[in-house]
Amino acid sequence: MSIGCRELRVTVDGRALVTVPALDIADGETLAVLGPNGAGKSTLLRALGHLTHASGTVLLDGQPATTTALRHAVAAVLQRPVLQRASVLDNAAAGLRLRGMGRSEARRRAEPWLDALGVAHLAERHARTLSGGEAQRVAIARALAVAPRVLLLDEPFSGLDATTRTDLLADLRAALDRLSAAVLLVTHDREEAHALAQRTALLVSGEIRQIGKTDSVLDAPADPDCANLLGFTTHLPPALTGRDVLLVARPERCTPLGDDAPAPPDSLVFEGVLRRVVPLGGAVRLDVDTATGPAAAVTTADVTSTPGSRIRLAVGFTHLRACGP
Ligand SMILES: Nc1ncnc2c1ncn2[C@@H]1O[C@H](COP(=O)(O)OP(=O)(O)OP(=O)(O)O)[C@@H](O)[C@H]1O
Repeated sequence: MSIGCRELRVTVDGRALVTVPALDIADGETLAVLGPNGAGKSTLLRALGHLTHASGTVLLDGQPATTTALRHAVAAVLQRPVLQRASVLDNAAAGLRLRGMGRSEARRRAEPWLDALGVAHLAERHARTLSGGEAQRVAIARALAVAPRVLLLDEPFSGLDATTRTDLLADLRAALDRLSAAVLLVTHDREEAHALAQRTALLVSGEIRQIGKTDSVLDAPADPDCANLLGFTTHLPPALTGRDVLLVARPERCTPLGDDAPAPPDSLVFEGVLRRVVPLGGAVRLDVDTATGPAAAVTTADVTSTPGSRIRLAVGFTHLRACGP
């Protein structure tokens, strides 16, 4: 089943939190909505699920959806999962029970999803004794067990350690492949979008600024806000480069040049004043003030420059992206 919306708008006290003229997620497709804190990601997700008041229309398979139809079609995993005072298996079965299924059948159907999410061994544990990561897995199993036609995931991996997150991403990708659902994944993490979503939308200040295939969107920001969101935080405007368009680059692609070092071939060289050196563990980030604004470079090389001194940075042409106004 597909889900979409037209002229969706959430306002609070006359202030628009989210304005989306049109959005569609196809059956079997995962769309990531990537945005900074406060961009309106959760608000958009809740509006699509009729979990918050919005003007406009939510569509299921292209037709205006009633709240009842959405309740049947949609399962949601919200940022902080709430589990009942019951066993893990009963929690995983809770969505099916809500839809009227008997306890033993619901438990039988839910069990494979605990297995798929790697928590089958915890089935008889009391849910309130789980770690945060385990609880997230159970909440996802609970949502998947109802075989939802639409799945709304609101930062389901927040608060998990890196290894747990990587494992859960892989388990979830495999689990989603077993369902045919339209999936909306809200995240502020590019890796999650990359691992799970065929398409990605960038949400800034409540508006979708860019949408397309995940790989293309993540590598080609459409405007300076999108560039920052995607990690292209070094902005090189025409006044600095002499080019006719803003160029952006990831700090990891910018390298400091020694005093007398020649410019590397096929690269753009720019200079500024070193503001500070930020240790990153195994590397350092050099924050530099150019004539047109801040820039940064990340390097594992020894840095002899001190704050206040002039420094030259180079970035290969292949790592520069042209970016709209
Ligand atoms: N009920 C409300 N009343 C007033 N403002 C609200 C309400 N709900 C959300 N907001 C504001 O709307 C904006 C968007 O909130 P939302 O939770 O959708 O952002 P988000 O992109 O999910 O952020 P985060 O990544 O921090 O979770 C924020 O500025 C938030 O403070």
